[in-house]
Amino acid sequence: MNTDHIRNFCIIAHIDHGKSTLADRLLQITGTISDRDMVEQVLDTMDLEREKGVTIKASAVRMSYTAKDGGTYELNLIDTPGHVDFNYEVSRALEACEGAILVVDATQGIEAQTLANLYLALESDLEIIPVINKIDLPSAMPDEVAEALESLLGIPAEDIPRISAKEGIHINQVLEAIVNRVPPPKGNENVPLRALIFDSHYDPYKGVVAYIRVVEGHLRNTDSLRLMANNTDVRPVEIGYFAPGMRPVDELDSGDVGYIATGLKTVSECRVGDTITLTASPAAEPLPGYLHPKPMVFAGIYPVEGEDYSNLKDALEKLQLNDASLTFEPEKSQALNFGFRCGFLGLFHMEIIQERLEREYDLDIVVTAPSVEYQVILLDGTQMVVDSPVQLPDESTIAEIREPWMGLDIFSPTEFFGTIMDLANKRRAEFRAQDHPSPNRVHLSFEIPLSELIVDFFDDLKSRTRGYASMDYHFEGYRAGNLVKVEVLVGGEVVDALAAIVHKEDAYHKGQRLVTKLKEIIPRQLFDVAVQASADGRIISRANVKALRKDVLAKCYGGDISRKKKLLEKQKKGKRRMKMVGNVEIPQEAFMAVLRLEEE
Ligand SMILES: Nc1nc2c(ncn2[C@@H]2O[C@H](COP(=O)(O)OP(=O)(O)OP(=O)(O)O)[C@@H](O)[C@H]2O)c(=O)[nH]1
Repeated sequence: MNTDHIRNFCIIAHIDHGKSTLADRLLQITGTISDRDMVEQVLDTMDLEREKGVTIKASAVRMSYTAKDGGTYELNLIDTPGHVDFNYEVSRALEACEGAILVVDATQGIEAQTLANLYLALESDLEIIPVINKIDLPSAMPDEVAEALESLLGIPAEDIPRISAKEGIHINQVLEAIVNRVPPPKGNENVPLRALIFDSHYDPYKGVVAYIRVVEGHLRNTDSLRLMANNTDVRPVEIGYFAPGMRPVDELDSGDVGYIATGLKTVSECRVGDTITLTASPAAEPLPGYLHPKPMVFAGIYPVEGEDYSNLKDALEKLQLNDASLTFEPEKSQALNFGFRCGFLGLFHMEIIQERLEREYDLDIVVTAPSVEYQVILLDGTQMVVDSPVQLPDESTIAEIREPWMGLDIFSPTEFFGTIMDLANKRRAEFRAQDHPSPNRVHLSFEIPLSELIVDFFDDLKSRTRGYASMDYHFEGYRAGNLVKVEVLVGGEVVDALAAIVHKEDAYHKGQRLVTKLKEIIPRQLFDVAVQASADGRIISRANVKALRKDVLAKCYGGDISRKKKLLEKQKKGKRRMKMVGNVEIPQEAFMAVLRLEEE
């Protein structure tokens, strides 16, 4: 089949530079969706995405466009997730394309993810079409941005379209550039099928719908298909393409972008990056680049009300249907009872899951402080992997603890150089290099332990730079570190949910903070209660919750009778959720308060 009229492309951009708005405009101008049906940001289907204004899931839409040369072209727009945690999914979506539109906001210029996404696109050998967006804004600096793009890409500044996706200005220049500069797909029709899965979603009626690019060969809706990663055979319920709704077809050919409704029950059986071939005449080798993305950040998620445990489990299972990278297993904490240890691709992924549990599933949850995965080498040579401080074995048996380190890129106006360096120093980051992508802008590279990144690093960066800095990070490797476990003891008993693995230099400070907070929160008992923090087998901080005196009680309960009743009732309710730590009664809320304070 002739593929000369097909163009497969994606849009890449830094967050908020206008990727979704441009996608909408392309769909509208090509008549793929009527003006009447035009809802803002069609490609972002999840409510949460719409609200947060970020794209989490990639999708693919086919458009028909009649170009100036008179030809009618089939344009397949593949949307890519907009955040660093989903870089692997981005890379697979890019593999399905021959070209990428690189959108840059005319008021912001090149940002961290502009470059990160550009490098990914170049790795996939894509034709890059830079576009300067938001020229309607008074603060737009299109000339400056065009120059920066010219020196970055070697494309003459005057050839770079200057558009407003919002106002619909110069969108035709983008469509013409796609037709003229993105090469049509190449691929051999007469070899065994190899189709790349670049995204998927769960459909209650059709099972998992895999978004695919037919790289070579072809498939019919009657073919039995094989998923090569784990050798599963499926008979598709349906095959087709999105326009933007599902349009079933009988056949998909080499170069086509479309979907296969597999009937499978979970997306983990049908993973992004896997290759689909024919059961009857399978390809010898899968397509290169398949990876099983691993969670990098871990945290306990507990229901506030014990009876919500099974609801939480159901909700996590439902979320997992659509999210193969979310992991969870039951966990019991002495302070928080029954919950789940969950694994996420990154902090942002964790935030999304937390928000969806709270909003879509209406659950009250408490999330423990996030942790990374440590490699622990024992004195006897055994290696173990630890993703929760509780699992860390006795200090005296440990030879070495290794932690994940990341490469970190920060883009910012130069005036914030000092405060960024200061933040980096505080977080154990090691400076690597700096350059100036344009006048008044600085690009700083660091290496930094992931554990330092996951506690409010981005928030701190944003507030220090008044929101002007952007950042991007990627995993580099494990390194041995001078790490210790800090534990908190109440009345001599260890409180598991409050343990943390920290750098030795930070242990004292961290221990003291925990002790101070707990002291404020633990109600007075009939006896003195010692609150202590320990590291390396030594007590590093200590405070006393003084015993209650009788007259204090009397004062507290004197006065208004209805208020007294209320208090007693509240106490009764609270009592049900009291935890005994040693012989000390602590309301569960106290732990939650400490954990929440930790997040602040
Ligand atoms: N003035 C102006 N605003 C625009 C233009 N294009 C997009 N915007 C606005 O910029 C904001 C971000 O646009 P989006 O299209 O959601 O950005 P995005 O790149 O898709 O963002 P993510 O989905 O988070 O990656 C929205 O408020 C848009 O309305 C434009 O050409 N002019």
